[in-house]
Amino acid sequence: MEAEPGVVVTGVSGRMGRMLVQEIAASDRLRLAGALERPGHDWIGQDLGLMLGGTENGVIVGSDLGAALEGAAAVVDFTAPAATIAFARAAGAAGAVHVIGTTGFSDAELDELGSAGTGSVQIRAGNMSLGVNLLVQITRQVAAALGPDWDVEVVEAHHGRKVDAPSGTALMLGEAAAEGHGVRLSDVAERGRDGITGARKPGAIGFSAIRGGDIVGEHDVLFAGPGERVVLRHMATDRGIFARGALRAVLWGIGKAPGRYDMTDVLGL
Ligand SMILES: NC(=O)C1=CN([C@@H]2O[C@H](COP(=O)(O)OP(=O)(O)OC[C@H]3O[C@@H](n4cnc5c(N)ncnc54)[C@H](OP(=O)(O)O)[C@@H]3O)[C@@H](O)[C@H]2O)C=CC1
Ligand SMILES: O=C(O)C1=N[C@H](C(=O)O)C[C@H](O)C1
Repeated sequence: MEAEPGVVVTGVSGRMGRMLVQEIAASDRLRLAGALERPGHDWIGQDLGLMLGGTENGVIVGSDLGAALEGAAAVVDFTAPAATIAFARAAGAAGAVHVIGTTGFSDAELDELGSAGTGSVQIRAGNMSLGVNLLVQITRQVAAALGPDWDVEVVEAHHGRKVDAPSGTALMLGEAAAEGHGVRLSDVAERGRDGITGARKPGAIGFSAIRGGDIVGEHDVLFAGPGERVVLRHMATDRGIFARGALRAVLWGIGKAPGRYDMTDVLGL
């Protein structure tokens, strides 16, 4: 009988890294084939099971993705933009599936990420949950139906350790609203308002970010029209939704032609 496809998890000591290890352990379709941390990290060379506070599991934490992919079909990567670009090169060289949850890329970094990953099946989304990816489709439809006379504001809330704003999800929702309006988000986005901002520009798509405590991730898309408002909302209460979405992407990606994909492809939305 053939073994289940192997998956390497990057940033394994992080919030999502730990969650991915749990979800892979619970899966009967995938196995953990490697665990990575940044060079110099305390966990390098140690048994992952012990580092996570449990018993030995025989997976030794490393920092070399190329080596780890010799025994794996896929890498799931929730780290930071510079690290993800470096991992994309290794995934491309190995022809592996690279599932990317990392957010906070600049436009230039996104271009670099795409070319670095040539040869891999690169699946990237600022949010891997079914609910958010469905909300993206609904947001596009509602924006198109209401038109730009209804002001669009995306409001997001996350835990205090999050380092990027607006969140990747907020940007996905903003892009969807812009598509519904038939405009480019970069032409209409209003971010980081402070001081005497002047009146809201017609057709603008605004972003606000709340940071605090242990909020997993909450997103509202507010459509404010004359005399009424429509609010679309997603609330994440468990990071497992992101990890399970990422593993679904791994299973979908195995055997696909190299190229760039997102969760719309994976979920068939
Ligand atoms: N798409 C989605 O569905 C979701 C996306 N995210 C995104 O995933 C990313 C990670 O989130 P989260 O787990 O909460 O963050 P954490 O800070 O908890 O974890 C990030 C991990 O990546 C590691 N890391 C950073 N740089 C490198 C590197 N160069 N090489 C190897 N490892 C590295 C960090 O190590 P160190 O501590 O040493 O820096 C840490 O272990 C963020 O961009 C977040 O927005 C999060 C949830 C869902
Ligand atoms: O950093 C997080 O935690 C999250 N990041 C993603 C984002 O930037 O949207 C997804 C989720 O909201 C949690």
